[in-house]
Amino acid sequence: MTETPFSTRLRQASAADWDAAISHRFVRELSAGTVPQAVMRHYLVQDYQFIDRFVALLGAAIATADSYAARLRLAQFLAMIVSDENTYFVRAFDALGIPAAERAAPVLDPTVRAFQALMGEAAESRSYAGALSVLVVAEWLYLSWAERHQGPLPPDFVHAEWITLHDNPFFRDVVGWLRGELDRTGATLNAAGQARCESLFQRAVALERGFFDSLYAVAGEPGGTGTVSAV
Ligand SMILES: Cc1ncc(CO)c(N)n1
Repeated sequence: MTETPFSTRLRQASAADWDAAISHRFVRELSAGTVPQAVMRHYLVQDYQFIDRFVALLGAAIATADSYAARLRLAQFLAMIVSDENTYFVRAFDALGIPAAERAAPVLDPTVRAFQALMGEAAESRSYAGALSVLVVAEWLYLSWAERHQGPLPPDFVHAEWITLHDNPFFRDVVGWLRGELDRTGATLNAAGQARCESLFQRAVALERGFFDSLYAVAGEPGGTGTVSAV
C-alpha cells in the first residue's frame, strides 16, 4: 500500500477552510465576471502587497532548496510572477484608476498583514520544507478554484486574466512540482518538523479563506462569509 502523500494529508487536515476558500463568493463572482468593482480594486491592491512578500518567500525557497534543479524550477516560476503576473497587476491598476500611493504602500488589511507575517515566519525558518508549506497552499489553492471555472471567460480582462493566470499548463506543472517537493522533503522530517509544516500550512489556508471573507466586510458588502453555495 502506498502512503498518502504529505501534501494531501496536510490539505485533508485543512479541508473545511480549503473548501470554503475554493468555493468562496469571491471566486464564484470572479468566474461570472460580477465581482463588484470596489471589491476587485480592494482585492488587487491588497494582493499586490501579498505578492511582494510572496516573491521574498520564493527567494528564501531558492536559497534553502537542496538541488540546483529545484532552484531552477523555483526561479522559472519566480520569473513568471515578476513578468506576466506583474504586468497584469499594472494593467489592471491602470484600468481601475488606482493611484500610485495605493499601488506602492496601501493601508494593509489585518488579514494581509497576518499573511505577510506568516510568509516571513516560513522564510525565517530557513527550512525548504517550511517555505514549501506556505508556497504550496498559495499556488495549489489558487489552481483549485481557477480550474473550477466552466464556460466562457468573463469579458473584462481584470476578471478573465486572474483566472487564466492560475489555470494554464505552466501553472498546473508548477503546482504539481511544488507538491512533489513538499511530499519529498516532508517525508524526511521528524514528527516535530512535520508538525511545524502542518502548522504553517493550516494557518496559510485559514488566511486564504479569511482574506476572501475580509474583502466583502471591508467594502461594506453583505454576505462576507461566502458560504452561500448556489452559483
Ligand atoms: C492571497 C493569495 N494567495 C495566493 C495567490 C496566488 O499566487 C495570490 N495571488 N494571493
